[in-house]
Order: sequence, then structure tokens, then C-alpha cells
Amino acid sequence: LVRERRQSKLGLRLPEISDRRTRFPPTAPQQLKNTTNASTTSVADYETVQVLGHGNGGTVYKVVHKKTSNVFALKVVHANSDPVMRRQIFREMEILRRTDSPFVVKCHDIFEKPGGDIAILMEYMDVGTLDSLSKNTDGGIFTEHTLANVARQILNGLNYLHTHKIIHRDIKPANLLVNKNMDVKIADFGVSKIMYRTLEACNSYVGTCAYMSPERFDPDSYGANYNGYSGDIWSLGLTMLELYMGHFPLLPAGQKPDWAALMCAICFGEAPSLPEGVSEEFRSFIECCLQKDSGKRWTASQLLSHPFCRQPEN
Ligand SMILES: Nc1ncnc2c1ncn2[C@@H]1O[C@H](COP(=O)(O)OP(=O)(O)OP(=O)(O)O)[C@@H](O)[C@H]1O
Repeated sequence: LVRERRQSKLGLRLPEISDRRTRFPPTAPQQLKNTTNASTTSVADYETVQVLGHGNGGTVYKVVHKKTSNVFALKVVHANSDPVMRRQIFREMEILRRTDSPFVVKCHDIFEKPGGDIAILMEYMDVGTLDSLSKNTDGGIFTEHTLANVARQILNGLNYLHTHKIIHRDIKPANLLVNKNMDVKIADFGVSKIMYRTLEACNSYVGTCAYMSPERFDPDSYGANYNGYSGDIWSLGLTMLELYMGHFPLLPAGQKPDWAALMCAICFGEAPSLPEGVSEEFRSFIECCLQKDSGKRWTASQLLSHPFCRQPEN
């Protein structure tokens, strides 16, 4: 089950996952009350418009605030059904409550129900994820110029998170939300970690294994003093490459990403070859992100000064 979860969002979902996934009828949010702040709002103040998507532990709805007609996304998780889900949603709630950045999806409210359901009211990102955008447009919109804008925004988000000692641990196209202005925001903090102590060890084996850095498979060989921040940079590099190439870059297009193939490709494989015609700036940016030795990888703040990110926005 753990392996199946890690391999989700590769476009190769194992069929049983959707069968096991808890589904919430569109009426479910109506039962929830806000128990987290002094306001008297409840989920009953919002009308469900449509289902936006399903995660492993719940469902995300598009909702409209009845009085103001403002649109939001409402993520509802049945948190008492599974201790793992419960831990994930509480971690996500804690991080969303702490963060306030234009590059991280904004949480407006959290509603809890004594029975265990939790609903997180978030800003609505009307285009969806970078993964769905890439698939719906056949990857064609991701020119280097667009990718530089995307990379800059994700790096600003990562720089914010890392400065606040938060490691995301699951950066991938399916966890990056987009709106019609091409604003890109980091979402889904279910496996993220807050580093309370500077030298705290970081459990390396969480998140989606396809986007995991070499040191997360093998900390001894690739990451002395592994602390996790640089793992997010590896995942960003792979995400950029995937958007540019239109398929997961470490395996031939169409190859089933089983764990052994991924581990070999990530730890022992050559760096993926970029197509002819790629600019030196983009090639160098990818190299700075995909250094196998985590100590040689650039930080988010360094990458923001990389020539690839410093090209003019328009
Ligand atoms: N704020 C939002 N605005 C618009 N759509 C959203 C928003 N948040 C989530 N979605 C949509 O809902 C889907 C499910 O999101 P959710 O965070 O529950 O799960 P996930 O990231 O897909 O999976 P998991 O949490 O299991 O890793 C997303 O893939 C996205 O399409």
C-alpha cells in the first residue's frame, strides 16, 4: 500500500487505489462546523459546485460562499478512518496555518467535526495542477520561457518554506497548483516536515518515490548530513524536466515505473539527456538541481539568482 501511494501521480496509477479511496458525497461538507477559530462560519455557508479531484484520503470540492459568491476549494478528509491519513491531514493543517506566501496555496479556514471529518478551505486555483495542465495541453505550452516563470515561482515558494524550516518532501507536477494568470503555488503538505531542531534527522522515505533524490534512497552514499531541504531541489529539477519533455524523464516514455527501475535510474543512472536545442541556461539550471551529491546541489535561494531564473519575465 505504501509503495502504491508513493507511485501515485505518475500517470500509472494502480487500479485498486481508486477502489479503496474514500469518496465523499457532495453533501458531506454541509455537516462540518468550524472549531478552530472564533468566527462563526461553518461549511453550511458554502455551496458545493463540483468535485475537483480525489487524493488518497479525501475529496476536493469547488465551493461558493453563499453570501459573497466568492469561490474556494474545500478539501474534505475522513480523518478518523486511518491513523496515517489522520497524521497527514494534521500535519497539512499545521503547515497551512503557519504559512503565508503568494507562492504557497492559501488556507482560509479549517472546519473540524467531532466525528473526525476535517475540511480545509483553500484558495481556488482554477486551472488545476501542473500535471493536469501538462497532460491536457500535451506539454506543448511549457517553453523554456514559461518554465523559467514556473521555476521562479516554485523556488520562491521553496525558499519561503525552507527559510521557515519546512521541507515539502513531495514536490511534483501534481502538487503544484496553477490559476489562469499562470500563478503557480505549492500545495499538499501531507508528508511535509517542520524541522524543529537544526540537526534533526529527516525521515527520508516518504513522498512519491519517483521524485525522490538519491540520498533519500541511500543517505550514506549521496548525502552526508542529510537534512531534506536539498531533496526538494532534486524534485524541482525532475519536475522542470518532466514538464519540458512531456514524460517522466528518468525512464523511457511509457516504461512502467516499478520501484527497482526507479531506484536504479535515480541512484545509478546517468543524468537524463536534454534534447538538442536546449539553452545553456536551462541545461545548467537542471544540472544544479540534479546533482546526485546533495551537498553539491544548489539551494532555493542560490537558484533564484541562476541566469535561467533571472531572464526577463515578459
Ligand atoms: N486549491 C485547489 N484549487 C483547485 N483544485 C485543487 C485545489 N486543491 C486540490 N485541487 C484538486 O484536487 C485534487 C486532489 O487534491 P488533494 O490535495 O486531495 O490530493 P492529491 O495531491 O491529488 O493527492 P494526495 O493528497 O493523496 O497526495 C488535485 O489533484 C487538484 O486537481
